[in-house]
Amino acid sequence: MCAAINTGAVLDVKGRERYRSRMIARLMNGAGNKFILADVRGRAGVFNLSADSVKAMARAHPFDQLLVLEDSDTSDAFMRIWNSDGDEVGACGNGTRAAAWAMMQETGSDTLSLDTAGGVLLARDAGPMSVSVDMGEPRLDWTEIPLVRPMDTLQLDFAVEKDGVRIEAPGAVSMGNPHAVFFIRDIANFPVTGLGPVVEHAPLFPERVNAGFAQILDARHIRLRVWERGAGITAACGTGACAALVAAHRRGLCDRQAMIHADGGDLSVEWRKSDNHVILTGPVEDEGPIELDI
Ligand SMILES: N[C@H](CCC[C@H](N)C(=O)O)C(=O)O
Repeated sequence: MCAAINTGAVLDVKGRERYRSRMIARLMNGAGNKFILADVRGRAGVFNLSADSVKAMARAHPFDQLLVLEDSDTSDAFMRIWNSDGDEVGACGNGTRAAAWAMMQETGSDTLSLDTAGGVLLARDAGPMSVSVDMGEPRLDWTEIPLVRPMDTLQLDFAVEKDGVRIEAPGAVSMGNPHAVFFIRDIANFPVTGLGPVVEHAPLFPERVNAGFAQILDARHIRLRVWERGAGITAACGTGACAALVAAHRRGLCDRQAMIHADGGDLSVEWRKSDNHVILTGPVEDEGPIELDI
């Protein structure tokens, strides 16, 4: 899927060695959520990533998350995930769907497993340019979000205010990464860029948090915008969509399955009663190869 194209030194204008290698990676998106996908299976160590190198990559090729496929003894690959701010994180629903699609093109299989820091995820071809991923069980205890002190995650004892707009009592859910979901009456006129960062960096969340802002349209449709931890506003957020469905259903605001309408597209989420797993389904788009300096 991606290959090293050379390992010679790349010199900068002063003749200093800047990079040891270049490789071909792939630009992809899931409902507009933008990724760079790099496959280093069989070439461990070729990619020596640091927060600075990830940030430099994000400046050269804007993305929300960098996804790196590494060798795994138990799954088809181990996928590591970095936000564009350079922090490595545990889960990325849309990224998992995008990586699975690319791997399925290679193998011809219609199911596969991807191991991640947030757990082993099973992906399935869901039709042309569409992939489903089983995101596993939602984690709902305050220690699993995590929070700095005990609290009922159904609706947190938490409020923020900025420029005269006050929001409170979000639901908290972890899908392998932390989410706080606020229920808003009119999302079209809500200041996500104003309040998103205030929520992301609130002291209640020791690992920061992804801030979801959801408007319930009816029991099967939710409009959602997400200020992502370490990435800001994104066109869609897969784990955010899962968290919004779980938080809303826990409060009786929607069914166990709903369509989540993001800025960049629609994601179907089902919180399956039979095994408590959350299934995320939606579109993927292959934006083609890019050369990465690494
Ligand atoms: N866009 C990703 C979420 C990335 C979450 C990341 N921002 C974090 O810090 O957890 C998704 O589709 O699930």
